[in-house]
Amino acid sequence: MNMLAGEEASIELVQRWLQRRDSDDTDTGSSSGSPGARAGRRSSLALTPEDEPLVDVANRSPPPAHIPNAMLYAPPEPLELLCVFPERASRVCAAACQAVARAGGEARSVRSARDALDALRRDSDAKLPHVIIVDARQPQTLDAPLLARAIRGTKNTQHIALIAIVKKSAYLKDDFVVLPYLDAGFNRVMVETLSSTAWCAEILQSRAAGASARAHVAAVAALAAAVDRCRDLVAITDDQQRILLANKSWCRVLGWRGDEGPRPLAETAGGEAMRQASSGARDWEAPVTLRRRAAPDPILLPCRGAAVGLTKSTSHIVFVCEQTHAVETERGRGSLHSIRRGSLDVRSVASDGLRRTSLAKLQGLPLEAPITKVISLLSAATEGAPPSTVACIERAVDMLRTSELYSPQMRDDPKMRVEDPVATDLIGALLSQGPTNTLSSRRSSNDSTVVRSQTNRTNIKHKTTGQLRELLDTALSWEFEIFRLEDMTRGRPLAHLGLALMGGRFDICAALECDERTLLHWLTIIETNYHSGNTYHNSTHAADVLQAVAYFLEKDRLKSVLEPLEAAAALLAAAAHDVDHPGTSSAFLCNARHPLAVLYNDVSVLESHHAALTFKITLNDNRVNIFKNLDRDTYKQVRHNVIDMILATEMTKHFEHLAKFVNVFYAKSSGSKEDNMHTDEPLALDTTALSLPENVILVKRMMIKCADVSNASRPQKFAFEWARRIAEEYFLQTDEEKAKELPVVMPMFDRATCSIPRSQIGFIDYIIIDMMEAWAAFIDMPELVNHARSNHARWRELDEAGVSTLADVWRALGHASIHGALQAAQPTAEE
Ligand SMILES: Nc1ncnc2c1ncn2[C@@H]1O[C@@H]2COP(=O)(O)O[C@H]2[C@H]1O
Repeated sequence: MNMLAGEEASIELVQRWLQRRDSDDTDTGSSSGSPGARAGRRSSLALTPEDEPLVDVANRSPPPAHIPNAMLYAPPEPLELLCVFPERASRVCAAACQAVARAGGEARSVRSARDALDALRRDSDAKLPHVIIVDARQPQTLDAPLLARAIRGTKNTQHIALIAIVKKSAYLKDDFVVLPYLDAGFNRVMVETLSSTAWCAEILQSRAAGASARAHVAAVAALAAAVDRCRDLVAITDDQQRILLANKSWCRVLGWRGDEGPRPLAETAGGEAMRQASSGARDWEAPVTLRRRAAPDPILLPCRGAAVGLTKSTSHIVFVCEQTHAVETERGRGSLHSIRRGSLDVRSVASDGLRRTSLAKLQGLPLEAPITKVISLLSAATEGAPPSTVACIERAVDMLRTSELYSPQMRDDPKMRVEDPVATDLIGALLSQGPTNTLSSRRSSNDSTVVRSQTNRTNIKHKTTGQLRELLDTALSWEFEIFRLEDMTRGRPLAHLGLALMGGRFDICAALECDERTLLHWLTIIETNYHSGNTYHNSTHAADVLQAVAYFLEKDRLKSVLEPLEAAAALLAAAAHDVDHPGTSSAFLCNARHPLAVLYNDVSVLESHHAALTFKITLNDNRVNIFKNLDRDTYKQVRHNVIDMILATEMTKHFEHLAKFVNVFYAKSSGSKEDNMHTDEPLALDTTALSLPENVILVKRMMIKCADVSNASRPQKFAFEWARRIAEEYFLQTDEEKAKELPVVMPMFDRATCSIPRSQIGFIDYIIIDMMEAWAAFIDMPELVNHARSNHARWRELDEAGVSTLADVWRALGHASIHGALQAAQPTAEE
């Protein structure tokens, strides 16, 4: 059969590749005629794209066309037969079943295509039948070719022998009666018979052929697994050079999804290798250029190829592109091009050059930071310029020389001045890092541990029935009732929502190659490590941020940019981004000389802890380790993404992240882009920059940042409850600071006097609006800005009405508390 020939060819070509690698590693005779000589081969590669490559075009003998017998071992198994006969008491079916019983096997029968497929899907691989007989005599009752196609489309069915039963009259009438059946995936067509002897012979022969096919499939699977785990980029095409198989390294380096159907290799590859492959050469080595999805420059790699076929004609072509150190380094660092954009040094890609990184070599590299170039350009511009221009440029250069380019300084213009003391307190505290610099208010410091004890919540009973199920069905709505979920799950919303979104809608288990049980354990332990005693930074906040990220990921812009693994990393980062938050700020921990502040040198204390603890918890126990099946490179990539996103939630870097995002994705109109942020001119979105990986990182950071503070952009009833919760947490911190005689980070946040409306107006004015405008336009979600504006207007009304403290606010809203009002309006915990 065609399929079998294809499998044998694949085995043979992969096997050949493995043999070649072995001989390459041992063969050190580096004459140009020695195909395996690594040193000789490398030195023959082009040094620049313009240089003519010295290609090894030797047409060596074809690859061996056999599979070692040892690879084809198939353990003996009792015969299993499945009969698909619509007729209840078919005598033909009975004869076949009787024959199987005589041969010591077991037979089952079903009456419809649906039952047959159900049986196959239910069966474990070990229990799959060896032979399936399908009654094709009554096409109006059972469409046998359709069923055969469906069976062949089901996993692990290639080795099952499929037999179609036809009427004798039809068989004798038409020379080609068998063809449509063979095309549909049947292996044999048999004339109806009641002779169990004939059946016995037929079934045993079919089983024997199937056993051989099964052994071949297993061998191919083993070799495909080997290919998938190798570092080099491997692609196998058909004779028309359409890619049939691309290994993980190929997908990762070129930014492929991995589940893309056959596509022409020429869309991706070019260069001498492609010419060699088209020339009909059996075995060749030549450089190949490969285009990457999210990068403008192609990469140039050494490639070895082989044309394979069991007969003289070629059925498959193998391309093995060596993953050079430079490519690995580039991936590891995010982007080599960000340092050397536009000057891809082919030498470093195509040779082992960077493996010998001596200091002398490093000094010779054309490394120059962009800022150095900018300063040189500006300095050159002062020559011959009028004194006023020189003074301006020199001031600009002085500013550029500081390393704090993105540290915010309140603008001089009156519109940007934070005049309200509550807003000043809040924004100042959010944007500053390290211990509070108020010597006068530092009365004493205290080493006491502030991390409150955690409630031990384990054994999540994951029953999502009834109302809870209905609620989770709305998990992708921006009006999602997060507090209702909190009530229904008795304070464990994260695991439930996480499973519904990560396990259900986004199926991150597929991307992470883990099972749902491990994901559930992971969610449960992460949730357990949130402090339920915190009013704001608890697992409901984590669930809320997760929900926002999931909502954003559904937007077309993000769907087209992010790979499934990146989406998975974003969801994981959202769920874990505040794990073990003590309910007090980093500044508080620094002032208190908390062990975490000591550990992280007062820098990004909480975010570093959230990220580090996430991985500690995950790797500590195999039952929760959602990364355990990832290969080293994929794990590194996911880890990098998760850490980067968690660290991006640090508010001291708020303006840095926002400015970078706006600079990259919003086109210049009049004035600078940053100026545009503060004018009423509409921003002109420009997404061409998305082709660079370093810009996609900015998108991921903005996504989690916006999700983290999205509470102010939610409908009013949610926004107000979140405002209550964060204010309560700030008040508790102030209480604790006073009790411990520590510097008070936000003195205005005193329960008795603080104006909640003003704190929210300041928060929306200075943190939310600009960021949400930039993000809302990017993902096309205007409601983010609309809700923020309408909440702002409502807070303004309350402020103007003289409403100030928490108690005032809820009185003004007509409730004892917002949450109380929410609870009164909604059904509570699920029975
Ligand atoms: N509605 C809000 N009002 C005031 N501050 C907020 C609000 N929402 C979030 N924040 C602050 O923004 C911070 C974002 O990072 P964190 O979650 O660590 O801590 C958050 C709070 O300190």
